[in-house]
Amino acid sequence: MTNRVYVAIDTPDLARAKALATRVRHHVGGIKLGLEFFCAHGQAGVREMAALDLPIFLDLKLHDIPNTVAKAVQALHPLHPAILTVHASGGRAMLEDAKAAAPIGTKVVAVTMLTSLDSGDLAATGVQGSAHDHVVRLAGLAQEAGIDGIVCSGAEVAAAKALWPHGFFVVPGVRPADAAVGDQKRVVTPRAALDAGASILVIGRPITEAEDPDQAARAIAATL
Ligand SMILES: O=c1ccn([C@@H]2O[C@H](COP(=O)(O)O)[C@@H](O)[C@H]2O)c(=O)[nH]1
Repeated sequence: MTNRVYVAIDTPDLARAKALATRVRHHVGGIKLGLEFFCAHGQAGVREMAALDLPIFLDLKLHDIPNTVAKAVQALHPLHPAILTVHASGGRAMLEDAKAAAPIGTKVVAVTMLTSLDSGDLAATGVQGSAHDHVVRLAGLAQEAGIDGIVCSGAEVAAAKALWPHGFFVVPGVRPADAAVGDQKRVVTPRAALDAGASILVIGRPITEAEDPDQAARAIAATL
């Protein structure tokens, strides 16, 4: 089976990004590039990372009116990312237009509720109820909009998959049992996330901030 770990390369330093990805490339299944990297290096930087010959997950979490998001997705066509994120709370029309604008072969997935949030944070934004219910509600919206899947924590993926058996489920907030949680609030172990139904795992700091990133990636792969 192919390796289902995408390593989150979160740095504005292109040389460090390339060095990290080169070190771990044989023990991960893809590279996830997010806002920190994209704001610093844009499409040229993504192309340099794509030269490492691993699938690229472009985690830009687009969130705007439908027309603006669709135009942004069109502007990303030359990169042909394997996976691209938008925010589910942008609404159904935005999700539909993002998918329609994406290149064939790019999976468009919607972030439901950031893994750095809990139900207390939800309440502070005026949303009552549990993280679980919020994620399941937004998973239904994403499914109806015809996109490919969602981003959620490992704690909700089983419920989302029950609702959407053929969805594509991206799970960040993944931590080996002994790893520092940092700013993540809804965390699960890599094994638990896969057992619950994750399609891919996103893992950053437990690999990139390890003394030996190569060994850390290998150790995680061994538990899967
Ligand atoms: O809900 C979400 C959506 C995206 N992310 C991204 O995943 C990685 C996680 O990095 P770690 O170092 O393993 O915490 C990071 O790039 C986030 O932007 C997320 O964590 N949660």
